[in-house]
Amino acid sequence: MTTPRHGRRRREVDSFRWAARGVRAALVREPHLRFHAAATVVVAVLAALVPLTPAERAALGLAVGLVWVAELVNTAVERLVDLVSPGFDPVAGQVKDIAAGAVLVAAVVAAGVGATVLGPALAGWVRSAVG
Ligand SMILES: Nc1ncnc2c1ncn2[C@@H]1O[C@H](COP(=O)(O)OP(=O)(O)OP(=O)(O)O)[C@@H](O)[C@H]1O
Repeated sequence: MTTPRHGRRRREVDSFRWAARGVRAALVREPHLRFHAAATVVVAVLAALVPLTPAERAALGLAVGLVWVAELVNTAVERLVDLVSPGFDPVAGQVKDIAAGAVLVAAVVAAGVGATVLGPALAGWVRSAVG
């Protein structure tokens, strides 16, 4: 028997599946996203190796997540623009440029957070490993 509660849970599971399918589709389509996936693994490994405070780990996680969100939204915008405006249109071009600008801003912020948090920690880790 399907109760209203079961129905709601089923819809939540379906929504999660569709969202995961969206991430997979973007990963297949976008080389940039695959680069971010590789960068995420590198950052996760580095963050596991060097001593960091919980706040520093949170900052790194937020920075990585920001880039993923920006890249996924940018991919969705590109797809939508291609759908509604397959021909050349200056506004369509501007929409894509602005969405790409969001990725650029997120990537610059993430690079800054990564250098600030991981730079000194990695330098200290290398010094203690060498000396
Ligand atoms: N329909 C269009 N009309 C006008 N200019 C466009 C249009 N589509 C793309 N452009 C311009 O070309 C640039 C690159 O577009 P493109 O669709 O190749 O984006 P991309 O970020 O390289 O996407 P992809 O990851 O699919 O290669 C856009 O940022 C925009 O300036």
